[in-house]
Amino acid sequence: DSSLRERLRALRDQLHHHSYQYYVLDAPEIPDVEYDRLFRELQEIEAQHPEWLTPDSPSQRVGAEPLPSFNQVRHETPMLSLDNVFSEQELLDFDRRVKSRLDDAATLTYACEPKLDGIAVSLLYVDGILVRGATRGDGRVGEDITQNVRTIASIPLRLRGEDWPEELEVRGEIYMPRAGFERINALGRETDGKVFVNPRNAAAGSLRQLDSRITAKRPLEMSCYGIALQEGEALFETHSEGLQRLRDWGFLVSPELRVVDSIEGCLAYYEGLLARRDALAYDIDGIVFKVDSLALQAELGFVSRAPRWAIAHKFPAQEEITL
Ligand SMILES: Cc1ccc2cc(C(N)=O)cc(O)c2n1
Repeated sequence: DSSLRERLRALRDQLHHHSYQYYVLDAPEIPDVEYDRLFRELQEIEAQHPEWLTPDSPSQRVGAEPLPSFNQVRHETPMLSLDNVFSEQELLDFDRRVKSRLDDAATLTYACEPKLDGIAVSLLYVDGILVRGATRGDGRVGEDITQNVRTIASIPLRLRGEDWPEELEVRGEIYMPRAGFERINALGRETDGKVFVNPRNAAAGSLRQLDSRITAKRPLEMSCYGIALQEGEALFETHSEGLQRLRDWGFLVSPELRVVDSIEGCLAYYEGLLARRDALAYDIDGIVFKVDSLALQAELGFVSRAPRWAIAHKFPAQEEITL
């Protein structure tokens, strides 16, 4: 049996690697049929030896028995909301307020990223293994959707690389790419007539499923935007370094992430992404600008639940396409 158990471990490692290559890097190394063969072999061994099942096994991606209800989860670190601005002048005011509050704004840089139109979630990893997924809820208490997040292929069941902390809480947005949204609505029209109004609602509806086998069939992805640092833990000095570490550990992070050294740079980024908005594979409803330095973020702090060091610059509402 030890050689069979060894084979199971090898299969798990291989499937994790190929899943990362395919779903996070979009660079598969083997054909799908080869992946499916390895996956079936893993399922056969786990069926013979259920006692060898582990929470990070790739077989967890297909979903589990439906839950009677969702448990509640209290976020160690509250999940923040963002203040909004709607014009260039308001963005310049944000920059002026930031500078007026900093002792020394000489090194001030901003991290820029698209604001994905999905559902904010928090993932908890202990010793590199995904142990919990939760919705934002009211920022302090959310719903436990661990079974559902396990089915999302771009969410690692175990961390890659090394030097991650033994307890890591990752925040991000779960969204449904437009192509996937069109596909499940076409399917819905042909079957139960259930169609979603937009990708955000489709993502929310798919995460609210008590039956994770349904979630497993929905084309969801997660783009990570932050690490909830425990007090005093300083693994890196800037927000953008933190996001690079998340990429090293196997997470999908927006490829549109940029760091600019002035508010004019932020405006150029905003105009650039607004011009490309319809060409993106997913819906965005603005841009998030953050003071990149964690030290300056700490100096700025928060007002109520929204940080003084971050702002969402929203796009004009997209005119609804009347079909
Ligand atoms: C602090 C914070 C809160 C919500 C966020 C939401 C998004 C988003 N919807 O993409 C991106 C971010 O960087 C966020 N950052």
